[in-house]
This record gives sequence, structure tokens and C-alpha cells, in this order.
Amino acid sequence: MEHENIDTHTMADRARMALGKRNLVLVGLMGAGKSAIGKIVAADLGIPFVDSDHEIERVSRMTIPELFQAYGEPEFRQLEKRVIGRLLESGPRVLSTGGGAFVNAETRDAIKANSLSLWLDADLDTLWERVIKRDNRPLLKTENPKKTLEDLMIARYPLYAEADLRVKSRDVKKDVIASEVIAAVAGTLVTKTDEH
Ligand SMILES: Nc1ncnc2c1ncn2[C@@H]1O[C@H](COP(=O)(O)OP(=O)(O)OP(=O)(O)O)[C@@H](O)[C@H]1O
Ligand SMILES: O=C(O)C1=C[C@@H](O)[C@@H](O)[C@H](O)C1
Ligand SMILES: [Mg+2]
Repeated sequence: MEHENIDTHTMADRARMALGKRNLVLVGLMGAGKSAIGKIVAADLGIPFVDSDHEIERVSRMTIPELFQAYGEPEFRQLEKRVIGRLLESGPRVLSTGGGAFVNAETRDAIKANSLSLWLDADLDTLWERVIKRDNRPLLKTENPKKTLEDLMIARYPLYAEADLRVKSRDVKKDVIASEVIAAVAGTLVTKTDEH
């Protein structure tokens, strides 16, 4: 791949070793880049990529806005919990979650039990610039969506902070963020010398 060099190969090897059979689970707010970055990270690591929002849409044969409209958020969270529970059964993979998944206590516990979780954190203006480009996020269909996004940020950040790792998602090339994610995962590798 064009963006790979010797360094990222070495880092990717270490990251794969650090993961073992575990999944790398990306969490964070809408627009943080979980789907976009997760896909690049999986390709760089040579492991499968899966996105829980896409998987929910595939199994239900409905879009996320349709699911929210027809069944409401609580039902959506139950479906999300079941889908993520199933996706966590095998690994290693990169799993990009929907923005609210890690906020649900049961889903969060399932992720914590057997995965490496990483919070893609971004500031409000970055998130806002990204989410206004598409009309596919039902929770932002309010009178003041930027304020809603800010409220979600305040409410959710303490929970996202429970993730094992954190990488700042900002306005630089996606490959740069993907490399930082891989470096963060590689950094968790415990070597024999470290154990002494
Ligand atoms: N580093 C970046 N630079 C520029 N654009 C980016 C970057 N990261 C993500 N984006 C873009 O921001 C938009 C939102 O990203 P993405 O869909 O991956 O977010 P998400 O975290 O998966 O959100 P959701 O929780 O709604 O699924 C996409 O158009 C994506 O291409
Ligand atoms: O932040 C959220 O709660 C959501 C984020 C999206 O990924 C979707 O899962 C859905 O729009 C809900
Ligand atoms: Mg996504």
C-alpha cells in the first residue's frame, strides 16, 4: 500500500502481536472517524474490518434512521448490543462501533471483557464540520444540532474515557491518524524484557 513504509510494517507487526486474538474496538462520538479510520487500520494490519452500524443495517435490512423511526433508541440499543456481542465472538478484527455503543453499560462491559478498546477523541468543531455533511444521524435531528452534539460530548466523554487507549482525531490525513492508532496498539505489547 502506498502509505506503508518499513516503520509502519514494524509497528503493524507489533500491533498484531499485541492484539493476539482480541478485537480492536474503536469508540467515540459521531464523526470521530471510527468507520473511516477503522477501515484503514484493518487494511494496514491485514485483519478483517467490521462496522457495527453497517452490520445492524445488513441484518435488519433497514437503515439506522429507519430503525430509530420505527422502534426508537432503546430498541436500537438492544439490537446494537446483540450484534456487537456476536461480532466480538471471533477475532482478531477491527470493529468500529456506532457512537452510542460504548455508552450502553452492557455493551461496554462486553467490549471490555475481551477486546482492546480505543477512543477516537475529537473536538466539537472538528466533529461538527464532519457530521453536517451528511443527514444520516437521527440523534442530531433537533432544533440546535450543534448544541445536541455538545451535550452528547459532555455526557459521554467520561464513558469513552474508560477505553483502554485514546488517540486524538483531528484535521490531518486519515493515514496519519491510522498510524497513530496502530502505534498506540503496538505500545501495549508486553515483551519478555518488560516483564523482568
Ligand atoms: N482525519 C480525517 N480527515 C478528514 N476527514 C475525516 C477524517 N476522519 C474522518 N473523516 C471524515 O469524517 C466523516 C465522518 O467519519 P466517520 O463516518 O468515519 O465517523 P464515525 O466515527 O464512524 O461516525 P458514526 O458514529 O456516526 O458512525 C467521514 O466523511 C470521514 O471520511
Ligand atoms: O452516537 C450515537 O448514538 C449514534 C451514532 C451512529 O454511529 C449510529 O449508531 C446512530 O446514529 C447513533
Ligand atoms: Mg461510523
